[in-house]
Amino acid sequence: MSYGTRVQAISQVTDRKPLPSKIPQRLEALWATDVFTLSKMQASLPKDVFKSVKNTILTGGKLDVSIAGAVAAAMKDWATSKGALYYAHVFYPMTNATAEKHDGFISVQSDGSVITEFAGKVLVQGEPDGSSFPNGGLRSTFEARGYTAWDVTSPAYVMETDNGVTLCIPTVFISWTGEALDKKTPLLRSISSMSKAATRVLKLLGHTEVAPVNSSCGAEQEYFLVDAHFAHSRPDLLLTGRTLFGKPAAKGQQFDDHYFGAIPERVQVFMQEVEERMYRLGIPAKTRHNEVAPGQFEIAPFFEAANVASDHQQLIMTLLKSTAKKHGFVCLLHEKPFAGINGSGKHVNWSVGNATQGNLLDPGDTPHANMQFLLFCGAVIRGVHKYGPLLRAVVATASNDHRLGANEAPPAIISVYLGSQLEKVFDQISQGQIEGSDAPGLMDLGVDTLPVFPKDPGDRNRTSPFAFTGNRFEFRAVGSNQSVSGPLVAMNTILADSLTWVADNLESRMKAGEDLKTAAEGVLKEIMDKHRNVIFGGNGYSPEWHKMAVEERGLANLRTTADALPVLKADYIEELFARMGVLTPVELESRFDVYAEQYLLAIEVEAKLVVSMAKTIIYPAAVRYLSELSLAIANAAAIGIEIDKESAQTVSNLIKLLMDGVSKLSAAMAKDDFDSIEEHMQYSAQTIRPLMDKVREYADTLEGEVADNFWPLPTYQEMLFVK
Ligand SMILES: NC(=O)CC[C@H](N)C(=O)O
Repeated sequence: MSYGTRVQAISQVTDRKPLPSKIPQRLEALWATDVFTLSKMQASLPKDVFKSVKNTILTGGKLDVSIAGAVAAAMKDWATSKGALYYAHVFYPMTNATAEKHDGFISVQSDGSVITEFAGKVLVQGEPDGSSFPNGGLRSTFEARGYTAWDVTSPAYVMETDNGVTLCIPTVFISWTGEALDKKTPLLRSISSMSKAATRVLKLLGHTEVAPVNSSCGAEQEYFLVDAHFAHSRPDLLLTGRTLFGKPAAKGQQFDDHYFGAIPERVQVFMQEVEERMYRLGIPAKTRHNEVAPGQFEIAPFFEAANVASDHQQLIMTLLKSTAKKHGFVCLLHEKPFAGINGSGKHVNWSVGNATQGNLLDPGDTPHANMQFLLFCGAVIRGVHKYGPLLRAVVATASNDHRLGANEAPPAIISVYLGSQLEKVFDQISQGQIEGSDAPGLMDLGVDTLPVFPKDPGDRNRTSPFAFTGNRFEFRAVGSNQSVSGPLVAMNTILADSLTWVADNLESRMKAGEDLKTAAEGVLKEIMDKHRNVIFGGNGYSPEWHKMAVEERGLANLRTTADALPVLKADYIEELFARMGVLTPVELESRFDVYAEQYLLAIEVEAKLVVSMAKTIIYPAAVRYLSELSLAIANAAAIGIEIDKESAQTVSNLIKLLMDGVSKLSAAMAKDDFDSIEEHMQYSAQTIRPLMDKVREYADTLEGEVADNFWPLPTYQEMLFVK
């Protein structure tokens, strides 16, 4: 790291040309070519086997293991025809990452020859090591066995890279003792728990035919692209994914000129490659655009069933990172790579529905008359109010803490935004009299040639963590680097709990003689009486709201991960997950342990790096500059000219403050006698983080004082604007 490498990086970046853009094939020709789809199964499997697999996939029936052999053989034939020599059980440990263990199809015969083989039992079950992944004490090194098991509901696919082709089979990951060690198992459990409760409510509402209910997820992935020449000259980007130092450039995002602007050529070629790979993998890429911050972009697929969407989301993150590399970028998925400008979220659009009743969160044109919608929406409101702290806990990471509460990311207080039309309907429910709802309305633009167009019944609110957006909720607090599973598990589980309560309540009211309409209105009124405090349509950033939310409405404001994660240990949360059959107390506790540990490690790595970058990169640059200044002052004095010493004095003072800050931080980091992991987390949040911020403050001020040709690190201006 030196000024020389910085200048070299700038010229290398300026000389870059976009990779040649390929004319993509027609979508229909690309779509799902790398997926072992139902139609490929139908073409290659005996009729009865296909029927059985299809039944499991579409209606959630139990997998008949006896058919696994036939499916495995067909899968292998298809994968080897595409060039695969290996297969991998792909699973999702508690790290937010994707894990895969590759095994060859090779089978050595007694005469020394080889054939390819893929037996049913290895499709259904694999056995990686259960102790080498974070498991929160569920497994030790001396009790390592873990299993992966085929999740038939998420299709197998081949992953083709420049390095070869691998058949990938989505699986759950459990320990030898049967506990979930991954993110998929609880997601599948939460879907079936929610489906049971939703079915009860739908049956009480008079539906005789009710297909299994699933949740859907459409996740908007935000990300930054930084040229690899810059990123690789920044140890902080390399190791932590964010800039630990860096003075904001004179220009940031204040002109709002990047959002939805023309996509830079190099970026568009990159995006097209990502999308082509997504289409081949059957991932419905739908939206792409420049995001608000310079260098920031978004990709959003069309919604899909939650489990498949969650697996696809993991693939999207992998594709973004690997494709960026080919195009000379580093893709940053960190929630706040650059201070002072927008961070990156992954807003999760979530709804529930089934094949017989459709989207259960669609209000239609007359929401006040749509009792089914009102009950499902009311159940969500009740759940978010009762379990708001859980929703905060499932988005709690060291990196997301930097993002929440500013720049269009919601604050840590969990509230629900309904939009004006629905808010009025729920107000009427509170008052015990449902009268009607505002018509969506038309908008006349006052231009003769433009048609009058229909207006949505509610506005959008960027400061709300949980916003109704017409036919679904958008959980905006989720961070860009996270797996969407945790948030989906929480939403499905709290809805399962609420719908169970709705069903119980409806049943007992109807037993007591109320007709369905009166009973449903009674249930809704009860929901509003107890839970209306969570509904908020105003400015989520305003200090008045923060005060009112906590003091008058009793909502929690869990500012940091250290405050939020312990919610996972609360009795009422443990009881919720156990009662809904989603996580046992032991599994839940292991999650707390894993996430707490990750929080501590993230801050520890950052703190160590702050110390080493300050000492070995920033201090030497500042001292060198000071020495040049001093020399100039001395030389000038020798010929009788006086140069103002103020600049040298400032730099010298800052150097001292910087190094004092580093000493304080180093001393604080030495502490290791904590009574509990909770205490340790609080210490990291309350003591270590502010000390890191102090060091940064002095370093960033120095960056504004030291001559540019002494500064060794690529600057914000360069990373965000040199293209
Ligand atoms: N335009 C937007 O919705 C910006 C969202 C913002 N980047 C976030 O952190 O969530």
